[in-house]
Amino acid sequence: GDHLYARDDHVQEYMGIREQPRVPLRPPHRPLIWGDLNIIHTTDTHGWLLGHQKLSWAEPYYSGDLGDFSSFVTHMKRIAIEKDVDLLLIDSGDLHDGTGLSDGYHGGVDAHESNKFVGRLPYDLMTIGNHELYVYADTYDMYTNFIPHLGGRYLTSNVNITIFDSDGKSESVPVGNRYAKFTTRKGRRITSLGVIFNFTGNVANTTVQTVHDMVNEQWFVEAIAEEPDAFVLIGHMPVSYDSWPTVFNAVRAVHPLTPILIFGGHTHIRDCQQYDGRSMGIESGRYMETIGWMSADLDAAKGKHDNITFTRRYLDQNRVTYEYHTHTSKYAFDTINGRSITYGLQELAARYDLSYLYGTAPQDYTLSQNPYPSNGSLLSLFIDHAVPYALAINNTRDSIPNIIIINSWALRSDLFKGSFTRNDQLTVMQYKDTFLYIANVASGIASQILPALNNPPAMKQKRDETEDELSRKTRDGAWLEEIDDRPGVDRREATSDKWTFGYVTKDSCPNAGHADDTLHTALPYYPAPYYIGSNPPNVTADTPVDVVFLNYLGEEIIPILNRLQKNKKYTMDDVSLYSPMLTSDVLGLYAQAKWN
Ligand SMILES: Nc1ccn([C@@H]2O[C@H](COP(=O)(O)O)[C@@H](O)[C@H]2O)c(=O)n1
Repeated sequence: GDHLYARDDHVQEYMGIREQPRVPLRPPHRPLIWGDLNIIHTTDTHGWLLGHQKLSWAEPYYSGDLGDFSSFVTHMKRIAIEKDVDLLLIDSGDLHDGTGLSDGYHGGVDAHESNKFVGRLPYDLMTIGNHELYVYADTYDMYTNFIPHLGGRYLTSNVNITIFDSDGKSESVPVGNRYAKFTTRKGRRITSLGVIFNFTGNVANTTVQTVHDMVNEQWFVEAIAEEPDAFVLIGHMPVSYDSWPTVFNAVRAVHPLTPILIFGGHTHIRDCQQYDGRSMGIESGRYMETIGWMSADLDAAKGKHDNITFTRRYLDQNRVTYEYHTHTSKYAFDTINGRSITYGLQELAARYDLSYLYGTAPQDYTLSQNPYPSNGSLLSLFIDHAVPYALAINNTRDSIPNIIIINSWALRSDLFKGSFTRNDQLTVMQYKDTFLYIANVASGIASQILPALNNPPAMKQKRDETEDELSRKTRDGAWLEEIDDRPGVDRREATSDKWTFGYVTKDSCPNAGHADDTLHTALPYYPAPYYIGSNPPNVTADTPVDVVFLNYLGEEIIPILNRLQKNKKYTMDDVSLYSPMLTSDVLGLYAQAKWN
């Protein structure tokens, strides 16, 4: 029902259509290679449905929006029909926690409204992410309002929700479907699963089964018993250094030659793994920056033992990319459904008052393009300036010296020079976490907590993180440093061609370094510690101070405090609310006071 239409300039002006992109962008450097089974993949979109609207590089390369993406998918489906091949659309979870569109609601449920727009895309398969599992109301909303529209193709092979009937009787049921078997337009029989990594931070009344236990379930054994033409396995699980081999090996043990295509997520990176010559797994970045592409020549490999020819590509999410690959002009690109999604999202942004201005940021503050600590570091701005300012407001404990500790991953995206709006506040820090404290800790002990938290053996005790996730945190830094093969210092200043900045990916599949669709110069990258803290107060070692920390860190602080001193056995009873302020409010308060 999605009709294409051409526009002329007059119509464009009349309809108030925005001119996108607002700055010239490099186009892709070569056409996509199609196979007989092709997949467009999104993951970890985190509510970035209006795309990236800032002009600091490399943001314009991600300036497409969900409406543009919808138009792209419609054109690609048409091209697939013309080529007489299959094209599937897949998402690997984490739809929200990331922008005002998904998290700027007034008293509603996170992502309830934004997901209605996602639901207008013709997804063939979707799965659940950890962000759909932090708050029961969010999971329940997915279960009741979103998943039913997917017609059995929203897969949660190892995730259950507990639901209650009107008598309060409870039942634990899969959030979506455990698996799906379907036939493509070209008659290919597909078996699919939807798997999340061994996540342990899920809210009460949801359960995540370990991947190892899942593959030993009777339903799993039965689901994979019959041989399809291909297994299309999706999951909110990284394709490297995680549990995909557990699933892969379980399938391979039964079907030594059946093609296996894997679509992962969670680590926010562009990545690829081949588990053997007849399989490939990709991960397609984050925040509507990257659209993943995989193609496979299945017919040529049918009934043979040869390796399958796969291709993969990481597309920058913008209209230049979309028009290039669909051979359309900016006048013929938009579809009615695409335009209507864009307008609907803009209307939602207006309804949520997302352009409400807190102040004007004097410069860019980045998470990893500047070292921490430094003047350009968002982590420094937040922990050294914004949090101490915001926590001091109307706080009776303000006169007592304190040490504030947060997890740096609570900050989610860079803060750019110029207007700092309600939407910017929520893109940088959308979690509604609270600040807790433990009183009367000797300063000499309190100042040892942060180094102890950042020390790897202590990190292993983290309550709701698996070893897998911990190792990825360390690895992510190493991985990004590895791809960042140019000298880090002042790279942004050193080149006048800032418009070339963007992702430079070296993944682990054949022709590593050739999977980015648009050629870029890598952005500078500096790793930061997982935990960061405010500057310790200038007091003697025995001065009592408040240890202030995010509720997300919860019980992690207690065992460390008990290891560092033996005078008192701390428990959660020693923890109190430090301020009614939420983390998502900090930067707005700071900007209002300092950037006007
Ligand atoms: N209430 C919360 C929830 C999560 N976090 C942080 O986010 C990280 C998970 O995000 P991914 O996109 O990597 O899935 C988690 O490790 C926490 O650092 C938080 O701060 N508050």
